[in-house]
Amino acid sequence: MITFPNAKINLGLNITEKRPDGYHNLETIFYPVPLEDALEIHVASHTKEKITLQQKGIVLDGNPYDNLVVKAYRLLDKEFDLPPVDIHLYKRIPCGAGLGGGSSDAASMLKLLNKKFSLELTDIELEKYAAMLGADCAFFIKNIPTYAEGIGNIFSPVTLSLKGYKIILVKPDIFVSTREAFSLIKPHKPEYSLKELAGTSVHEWKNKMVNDFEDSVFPQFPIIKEIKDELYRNGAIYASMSGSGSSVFGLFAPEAILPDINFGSESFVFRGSL
Ligand SMILES: C[C@@](CO)(OP(=O)(O)O)[C@H](O)COP(=O)(O)OP(=O)(O)OC[C@H]1O[C@@H](n2ccc(N)nc2=O)[C@H](O)[C@@H]1O
Ligand SMILES: Nc1ncnc2c1ncn2[C@@H]1O[C@H](COP(=O)(O)OP(=O)(O)O)[C@@H](O)[C@H]1O
Repeated sequence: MITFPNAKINLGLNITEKRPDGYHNLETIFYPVPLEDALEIHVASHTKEKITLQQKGIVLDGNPYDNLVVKAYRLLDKEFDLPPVDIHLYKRIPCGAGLGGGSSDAASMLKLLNKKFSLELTDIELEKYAAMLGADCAFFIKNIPTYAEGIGNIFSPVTLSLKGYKIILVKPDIFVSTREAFSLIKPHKPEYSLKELAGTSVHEWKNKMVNDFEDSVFPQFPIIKEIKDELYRNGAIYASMSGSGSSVFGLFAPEAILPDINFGSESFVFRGSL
């Protein structure tokens, strides 16, 4: 059984408050993007191991068995004593990019196991398991445009559709530490309500729908701001960094022919339609 976990972007990201536990309250809109990994599972018949993992594509640092797809399997295995599986994961979504690739893989693994082994878990139950694996992981269970608040884990739906809009997504060869990016931020109430902006045309968003991480990340890595400026210079209706970076996206009109911009050989570039 195979599935294709997709990335997300953040439309607006307001960091409103530092909490006594050191985390931050925020509000954002998660929006699915058709940049995909591939994740396949088979029942393993000739092995004593419960899991084997073969990972290709983008190379991930660290121990392969710390992969979030393995953590997702272990979480359900504890409850349901699952049959052993061979996992094949092909990574195309850049890591540490603010694109939620790891969380998406984990949520897809929960959904695959639910289907393959007829566990009969509802979306609400799957979301509870997903939330144990990462703050934005639960979003990928329903995988629809979602307004998130709290530490990024309290969801409500938004009636916002960018269907047909074109997107250029650029990930420069820069690693941004989410923890450090948070530590450099002074939380504040947003100037414009994100929920209200989400109900307006994309043409209204420039300079109003903001990602607060840009204030702390752009001075440290001016090249990320240059990418955003370049997207606007080339006709983007709206452009922003996603999450805590370092990827930046530009939204273009459905009828636009996407410009051929050279972001350098070190950058990952995705061009597509929403
Ligand atoms: C800010 C977002 C928005 O999408 O960034 P991206 O991951 O997409 O870039 C996410 O909420 C990121 O959530 P997540 O990626 O799960 O962050 P974690 O690894 O749990 O947290 C890394 C560190 O960031 C800080 N942190 C995280 C979330 C939060 N609401 N407040 C925080 O202060 C904490 O110091 C934490 O130790
Ligand atoms: N399946 C996975 N895909 C990507 N990263 C993973 C995965 N499993 C664990 N990780 C770890 O999670 C970290 C964050 O990855 P990712 O979710 O892609 O970040 P972000 O949400 O910032 O885009 C990576 O540095 C990596 O070590």
